[in-house]
Amino acid sequence: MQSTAAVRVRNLHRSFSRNGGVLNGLDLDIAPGEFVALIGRSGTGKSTLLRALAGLDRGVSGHGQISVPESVSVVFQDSRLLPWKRVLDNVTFGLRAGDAGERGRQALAEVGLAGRENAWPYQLSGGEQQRAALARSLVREPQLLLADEPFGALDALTRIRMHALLRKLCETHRPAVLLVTHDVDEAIVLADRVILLDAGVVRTDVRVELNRRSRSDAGFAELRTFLLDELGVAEEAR
Ligand SMILES: Nc1ncnc2c1ncn2[C@@H]1O[C@H](COP(=O)(O)OP(=O)(O)OP(=O)(O)O)[C@@H](O)[C@H]1O
Repeated sequence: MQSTAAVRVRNLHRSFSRNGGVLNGLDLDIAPGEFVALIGRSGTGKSTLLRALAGLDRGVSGHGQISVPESVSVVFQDSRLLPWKRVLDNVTFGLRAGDAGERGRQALAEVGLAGRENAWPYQLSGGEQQRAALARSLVREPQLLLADEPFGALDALTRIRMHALLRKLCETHRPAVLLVTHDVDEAIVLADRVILLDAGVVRTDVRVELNRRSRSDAGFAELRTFLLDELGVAEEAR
């Protein structure tokens, strides 16, 4: 039977040593256009899973089935812009289409960087660099966007702006998304589903069904408390 999921993972195992696995038989489906946030305590294998989906873990031992779309983009905590290329050239790097420049300009405009095409990466703020990284991903129209704490290094205000931007971009381009985050609020604000990794498997999988994604909303607070409990965060630490 043909799978209709954008991502389908079955019985995924990964380990870095003989002393136990990081991923221990993980199953996961992500539907086309679905936004999934991945949370979990430090060292539970979130980045390992993301790298496996990105095909960036060759040489790591393990087995299991992974099916992802043809077109996958990855965004990391640091922008990974090439310092010797101007912003537009970073965004279009590797694109062969004749209209790459035009598409790159359009993507930069979408992320609020119109006019900065000829800047060098060092001339951009941290938030602007992440915007450029998003433009570089989205110009490729990926069917799957993998994001590993893309806003982790940004200040709180910039992060809130980036949340709004990412939501808008996802509504326009509709990629399936897997976002690794430590921030439970970020997960609830952005995702259709939040999954929690523990001991190398998905322990919790909840759908975010809120009318308002506002921290002041009672449903938001309830889901936040539930997820923090699942993460084992003590009451006094909240
Ligand atoms: N290249 C590697 N070589 C050896 N061990 C590794 C390697 N990469 C990750 N690990 C180990 O695998 C485990 C899972 O790491 P991973 O980075 O996937 O966790 P994570 O959930 O993303 O953690 P964090 O939230 O702290 O970023 C950790 O115990 C880590 O030490």
